[in-house]
Amino acid sequence: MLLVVNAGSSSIKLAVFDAGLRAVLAGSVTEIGGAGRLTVGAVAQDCAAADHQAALELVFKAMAAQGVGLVDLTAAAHRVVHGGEALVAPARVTEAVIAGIEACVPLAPLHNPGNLTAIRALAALAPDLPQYVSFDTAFHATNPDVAVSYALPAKERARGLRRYGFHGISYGGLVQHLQDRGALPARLLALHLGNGASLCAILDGASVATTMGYSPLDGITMGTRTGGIDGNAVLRLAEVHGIAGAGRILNRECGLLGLGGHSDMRALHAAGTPEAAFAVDHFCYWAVRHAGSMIAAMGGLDAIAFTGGIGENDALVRGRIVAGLAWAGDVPVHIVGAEEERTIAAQALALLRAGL
Ligand SMILES: Nc1ncnc2c1ncn2[C@@H]1O[C@H](COP(=O)(O)OP(=O)(O)O)[C@@H](O)[C@H]1O
Ligand SMILES: CC(=O)OP(=O)(O)O
Ligand SMILES: [Mg+2]
Repeated sequence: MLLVVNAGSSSIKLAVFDAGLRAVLAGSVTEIGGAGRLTVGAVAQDCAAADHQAALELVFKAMAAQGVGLVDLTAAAHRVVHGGEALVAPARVTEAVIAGIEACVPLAPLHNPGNLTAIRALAALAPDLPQYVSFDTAFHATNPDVAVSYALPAKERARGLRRYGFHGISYGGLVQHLQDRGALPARLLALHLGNGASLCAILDGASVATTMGYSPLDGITMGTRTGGIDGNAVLRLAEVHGIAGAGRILNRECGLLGLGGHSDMRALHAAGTPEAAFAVDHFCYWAVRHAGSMIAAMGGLDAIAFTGGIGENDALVRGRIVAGLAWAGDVPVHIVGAEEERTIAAQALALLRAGL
């Protein structure tokens, strides 16, 4: 059996698959460091997990009680958000891979630290278990140079300052899903709308443009992230609040939360205030504006696919975005479950079977 770990900044999601990629058991701990909630299979309870290691230990104990122990696992695989320029394919975890993920911490401050903690915690709990990683950046390695380059002098670009793009594990799974059903068109606009949100132009199954950039901050309005903002406005924030303060504001206090008082789309719909309505308007408006850019990058549009918590569940938001794209023609609209865990499991199994 294979364990998949998707560690976020404050939560950790686990899924166990058998060798045929059938889901065996799933679990999660939310609000690590606070009033946590542990869910494993059908059992849910409050829990106190001070950090990711404690959270993992709690999940493993609960999983063992439901018949899946650490000793039953043949491997573990992790979602890693930022792989930078060097890590563009799924890989077995080695010291060098860990160092590569560590080097990308400043580029994905909300995500990479949690990913690393989970890898290290699992190595401490099960030292002999082979571990694999899949990168959210990898799917966008096919973007052309013009799309990924910031117009900076060569010396500054040499620091790795370029667009990378994220949610690639989700987009890769979505492409596979449509391909398996004979429904993958030449020019697909994909929208991953969750807490983090991005759009991707997928031409013949490969990413040619995406809205996130150097970090998962750019692009459309998100739960707590600004989305696109002028660099000079960032400098002004840094002047007023210092660099760490500006980073905290841009990543954690903006977006739907900053505009509407809630980071969660369901809470915004329920709030019924003018501010909440404006936050939803902002989200939909910028999704449509950026969709236009994605459609231009692939020279037209043959189908739209929605995924992520909002993309899968929120018919109102989907309807507004589709209506805003009526000018691009009447195209099929797909709703696809974000199967990040299954995609990661498939990638790790392929490496395992190849003896890597
Ligand atoms: N039934 C629903 N209707 C509207 N929004 C929903 C629904 N279910 C989940 N969401 C929204 O999805 C977002 C979380 O998406 P998700 O993909 O789970 O996030 P994460 O990026 O943390 O994995 C939240 O804004 C939440 O309100
Ligand atoms: C990359 C990213 O934004 O991930 P998430 O949507 O899980 O926050
Ligand atoms: Mg997500």
